[in-house]
Amino acid sequence: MAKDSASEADRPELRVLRKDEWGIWYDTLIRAFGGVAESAEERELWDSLTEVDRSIGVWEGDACVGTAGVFSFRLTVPGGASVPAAGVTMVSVAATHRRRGVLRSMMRRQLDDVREWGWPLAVLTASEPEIYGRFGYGVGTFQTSVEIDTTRVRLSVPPGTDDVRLRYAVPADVLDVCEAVYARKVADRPGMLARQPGWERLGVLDPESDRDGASPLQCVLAERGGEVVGYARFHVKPEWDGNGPKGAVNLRDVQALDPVAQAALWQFLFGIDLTSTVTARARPVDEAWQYQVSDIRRCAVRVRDGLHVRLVDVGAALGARTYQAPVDVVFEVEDAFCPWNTGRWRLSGDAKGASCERTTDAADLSLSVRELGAAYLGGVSLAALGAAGRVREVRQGALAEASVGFASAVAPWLPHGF
Ligand SMILES: CC(=O)SCCNC(=O)CCNC(=O)[C@H](O)C(C)(C)COP(=O)(O)OP(=O)(O)OC[C@H]1O[C@@H](n2cnc3c(N)ncnc32)[C@H](O)[C@@H]1OP(=O)(O)O
Repeated sequence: MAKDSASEADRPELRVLRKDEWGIWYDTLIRAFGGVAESAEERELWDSLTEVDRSIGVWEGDACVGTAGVFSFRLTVPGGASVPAAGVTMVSVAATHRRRGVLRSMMRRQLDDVREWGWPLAVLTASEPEIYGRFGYGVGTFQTSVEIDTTRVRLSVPPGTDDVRLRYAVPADVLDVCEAVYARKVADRPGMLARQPGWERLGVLDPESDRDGASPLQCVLAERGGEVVGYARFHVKPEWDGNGPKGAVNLRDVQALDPVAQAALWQFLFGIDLTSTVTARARPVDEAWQYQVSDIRRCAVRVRDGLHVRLVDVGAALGARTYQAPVDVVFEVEDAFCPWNTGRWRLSGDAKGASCERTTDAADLSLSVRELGAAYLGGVSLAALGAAGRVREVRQGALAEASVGFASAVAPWLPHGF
């Protein structure tokens, strides 16, 4: 990381962040992302959410030249367990110090720390997907963005949808009931994050500077039998041309406890008067509305990477999830950045539980920790990685066996950025 010509005193120093340094540290991060100031509300939120004891900075004298943070998350894995995971965040290096190994030094420190804390996983969302594979992260979830032409696309909803009552509410006033709905959904889908107090505010953060002409955040609750069974948060962006109205509904979040409530909320979003488009970003790839529409092509679905997953402790991570069909395979794992994972591991498990221990038995499959990260949440098939030359089958049949076992019936999905 240090420049060859630098004296000892000039060498950048990597250390744990202090609370009183947060402002300089955060300004370094913002500048690395272009330097456009955030709203006071957003800055205050990230200040309160930053876990300084788990964050690191690289300093040259008083100047901060590198930043990286960790949130202490719990991540749902296949089978529904909630597993400690380091949410790697706020990574930046000053442009004056780029490509000298500052990021590499921070990744080294972080993954050593995460191992010491005893957490089996690290996860992140990447500004650019190319950055993190070299540190053992694989793309474990995908997500869709959509732009639905609601003048042409009709939604067929299941029976009972009309029994769901919808009502507007002020988003901040119903934060607790919405959060309760979210909390009941967390175990249902791999990739979901159990939210700690404070994180619910992210869902209603609504700086005017981010609205781009759209309304303040709106919220509609779905109720049945007096109980809140779902909610949608969205903005409406009015627009008119010579032919009349062509506004857009920009969906921020929708959660519901059952498919009927979910359909009722989507039906509502499709039908708001004076609008002709519904846009949404970062939705699950298997979300039900896609199978209820009359014309999927006019929904302009695009897929991109979501959560990048790194197994910090291969044995603990693979043993923490379940497998939808029985698996008994020996993995030969290569992990150049975290060599404590390198070697052979026997995974034995089924839908009830699993164990993954070191072994001297012959390998069935050979792969790098990055592929294990990609396949871990059940959204990327080991067989597909095999077809791409990223997994080598040593024992015939082992790839199919492991692929079926690893798959998740529900696509993994990260509910929000961090
Ligand atoms: C989880 C998050 O927070 S994602 C946010 C990441 N931050 C940003 O995108 C902000 C703008 N960019 C930056 O701050 C910096 O350019 C960083 C953090 C991406 C990279 O920092 P640097 O200190 O320049 O990286 P470093 O010199 O340690 O490079 C390590 C390796 O990654 C590679 N690398 C670094 N950045 C990139 C990139 N953007 N794309 C592709 N490869 C990259 C380097 O070439 C090097 O490769 P090598 O191992 O083959 O030698």
